[in-house]
Amino acid sequence: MASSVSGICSSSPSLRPKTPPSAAGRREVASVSFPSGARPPAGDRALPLSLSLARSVAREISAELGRADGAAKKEKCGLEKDSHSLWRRYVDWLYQHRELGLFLDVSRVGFTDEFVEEMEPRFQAAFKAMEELEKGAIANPDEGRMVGHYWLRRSELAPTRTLKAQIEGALDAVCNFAADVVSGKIKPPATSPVDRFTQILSVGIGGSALGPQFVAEALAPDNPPLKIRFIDNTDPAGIDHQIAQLGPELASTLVIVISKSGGTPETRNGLLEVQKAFREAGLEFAKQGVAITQENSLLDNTARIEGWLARFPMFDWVGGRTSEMSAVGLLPAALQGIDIREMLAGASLMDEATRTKVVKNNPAALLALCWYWASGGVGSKDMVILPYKDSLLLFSRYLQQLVMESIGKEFDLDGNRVNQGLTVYGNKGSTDQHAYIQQLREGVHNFFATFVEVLRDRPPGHDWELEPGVTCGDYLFGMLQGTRSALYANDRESITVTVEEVTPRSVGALIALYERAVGIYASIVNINAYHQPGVEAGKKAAAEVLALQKRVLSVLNEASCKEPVEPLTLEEVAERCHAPEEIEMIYKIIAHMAANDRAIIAEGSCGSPRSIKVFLGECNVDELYA
Ligand SMILES: O=P(O)(O)OC[C@H]1O[C@H](O)[C@H](O)[C@@H](O)[C@@H]1O
Repeated sequence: MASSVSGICSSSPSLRPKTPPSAAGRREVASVSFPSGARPPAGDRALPLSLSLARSVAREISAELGRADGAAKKEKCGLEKDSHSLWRRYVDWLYQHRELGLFLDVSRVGFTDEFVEEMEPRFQAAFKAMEELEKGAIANPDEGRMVGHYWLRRSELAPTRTLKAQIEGALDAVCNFAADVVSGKIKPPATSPVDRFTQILSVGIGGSALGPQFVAEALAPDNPPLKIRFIDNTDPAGIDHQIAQLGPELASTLVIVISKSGGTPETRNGLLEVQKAFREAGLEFAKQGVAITQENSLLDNTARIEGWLARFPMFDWVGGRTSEMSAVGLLPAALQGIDIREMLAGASLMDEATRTKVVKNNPAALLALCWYWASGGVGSKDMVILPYKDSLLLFSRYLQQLVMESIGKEFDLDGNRVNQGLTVYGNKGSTDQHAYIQQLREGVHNFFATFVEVLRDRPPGHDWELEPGVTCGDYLFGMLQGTRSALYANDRESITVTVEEVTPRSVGALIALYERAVGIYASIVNINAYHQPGVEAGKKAAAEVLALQKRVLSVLNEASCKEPVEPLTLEEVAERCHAPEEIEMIYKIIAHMAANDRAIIAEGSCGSPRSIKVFLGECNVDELYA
């Protein structure tokens, strides 16, 4: 009999009896082999070799399974499960900001005391770096910039009187302009059928859209003085849809064009498309246009030269993803009747709380501690954001940019390639329980959850019991708590942020909490949270595609102006563009043009790229000699 067994619990075939006991119950000899020299235990020697062998293997398997089970239990026991211990942990680590009515529960994240101790020096260094940042240090070394979004809610922190004056001036200008528009003092031109602005069309992308979108969804009243909608992409159909929905109200729409750089292609395209719609409607865009951008940017100069209704400054020391407390977020919010000074107050109170240098008393540091513990400081687990409140639906989209554009970096501050990151996704509960919580509960364990709990279900006096003693809000509360428990029972860690209700103050505080947490976490993992080099690469590549398209059009135009027209193959187009290596991109360009009736596939089909012969529907003679 072969004398080797590969491993007592392996699934190797040598362990599986090739001839199971026969129906008559006669025990066949299991084809099991032992390591050379191994013998069945003496006590079994009297038994037929087959039975003793089987018993010995069974004992080994059982011992191994016991070991495995123990390990599994340890894994499960890796997180505290005893309810009394958990209660102690909950109480011991619960953070409360009394004035804000905000709580932070990190008890369902399993960091150890040793870990906290081990991280202390890094936190103290992070606190020091943050202190310098607020004093005006060049905290964005890659772009040589200060990082001043905290000064926006407490101008006296600004490092110079000039900056302080600029911040206060911009805020006053926003408040005054918004008040004049809402009151009707600033009116749309006579072309408007109504004598006040009724709509806001915000044109911007990234940090020039996500903050305003999150705040509008969270705080806009049911009947705002002006209702906001967004063009935040260069999708023609999306732009058409927004303009179509405005209809005749385009005449009483305030168009706010937001772009810190003033040159983002998507935003510029949105502006040009909207201006075209104004022309076609016989409206004068300048009388309804507002620009929010850096001074002397392309957008600022355009707005100034064309005499737009108003212009508001963006500062180079405020990043797009941290600009919600600047004119970018404050002007749209104020025009919707949202109390922006309360937003600033909430953010300022949270800023004060997150300056504390004791990790346990600093909610932003606690978040960073949890993120580091859960993701190993390398983004090994995703951050699932689960607000159990419809109005906070866009919080995760807002955090996606704030967290991932800050943390997702190739190099650290010492030039080491680290490919850092922290992935954020989520929508809202309990809705998401009917979408992907199944995977969170039982599937791949590659995340930690952040629940956002709002205690106030409805304004006072509006509650209603849909069954004796139970309201809709009780269900929402139960779903949150139930999901948190169910995830934890299966060793899925979670953080819970609790606010009393969704107000300008609590939203301001949440924004400030996460801005600071990202800054502290970035320090701890030694990266620059305030630049975004990777975005430029995408912009550059897009520009190259458009440049190639221009060459393709020129080549096709020349061929299409011949008598008779000369349809070209992809190879011929690529050759005449002097870009044979770009043949695939040329094929995609032509397919896109053909789908939009701008090129004609004379022969073949897009499914067989090599069969295509293409020309332009019209010959542009002028272009020929351009
Ligand atoms: O405000 P803009 O200059 O138009 O920039 C809009 C967005 O562009 C890029 O995507 C940047 O990475 C973002 O941080 C920025 O918010």
